[in-house]
Amino acid sequence: MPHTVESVIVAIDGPSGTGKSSTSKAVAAKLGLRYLDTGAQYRAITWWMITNGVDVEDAQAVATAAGKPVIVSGTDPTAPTITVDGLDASGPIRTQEVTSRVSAVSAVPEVRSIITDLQRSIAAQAAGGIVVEGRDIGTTVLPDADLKIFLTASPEARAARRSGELKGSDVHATREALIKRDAADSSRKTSPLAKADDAVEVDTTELTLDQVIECVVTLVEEKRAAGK
Ligand SMILES: Nc1ncnc2c1ncn2[C@@H]1O[C@H](COP(=O)(O)OP(=O)(O)O)[C@@H](O)[C@H]1O
Ligand SMILES: Nc1ccn([C@@H]2O[C@H](COP(=O)(O)OP(=O)(O)O)[C@@H](O)[C@H]2O)c(=O)n1
Repeated sequence: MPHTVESVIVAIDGPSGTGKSSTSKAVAAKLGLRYLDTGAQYRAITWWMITNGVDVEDAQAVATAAGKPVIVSGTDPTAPTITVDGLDASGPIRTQEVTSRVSAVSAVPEVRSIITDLQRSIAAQAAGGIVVEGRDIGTTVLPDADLKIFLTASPEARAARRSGELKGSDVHATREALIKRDAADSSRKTSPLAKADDAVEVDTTELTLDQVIECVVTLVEEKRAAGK
């Protein structure tokens, strides 16, 4: 396949509520790139485990079932989609139940291996380039990405953003749940949440979403201008 000048792979990692999804979608739309939400894939496999009666705390049972669900991600940044066995999973993967169980499922090495292969094949098919967001994209999934960004923000800012989305939720409970999930994601053995050595860290606590988007767009354009 010919290598176009526009083709660029951007990895955006960081904990929950730092702005990965909003930033990645907007940057991809502005630059004409595809977009992949890898968290949605881990949520989708978790939803499948729950609805198929697999005990998500039983790592062996999760590992045995990991290859069964067929997960398909649509990568248009203006209308991303996710299906499991042909069913639209975009609503059910955002429930509190899935959110509270996803870290147990995503820690299972067999799950990570299957989902990582899927992510690499989606990135390889995105001829014009792609923005991939998650926890381990820069370190593990796409270590040769042209640009790696690691977004951070204070737990207070992240909890306020998240509880703004979940109407009626308690900001303190949201903060505790975020901290617990970060700790689980950062301490697992297989490809934990971590900043790659060559990632650019952007603290979004005091930035508006538009400022973060502008910052990442500028970094991509600088990479392109430098011939990557
Ligand atoms: N810099 C920012 N300032 C204020 N709110 C933000 C900022 N970035 C994102 N948000 C909002 O915070 C919420 C979580 O953002 P999201 O992109 O889903 O984060 P992540 O994908 O890292 O979990 C969304 O409602 C989003 O609009
Ligand atoms: N590359 C990734 C992306 C997500 N995940 C897992 O998937 C969960 C959900 O990710 P997400 O991006 O949807 O989370 P939020 O930022 O929306 O809260 C995380 O808490 C991780 O357990 C992962 O292990 N590796």
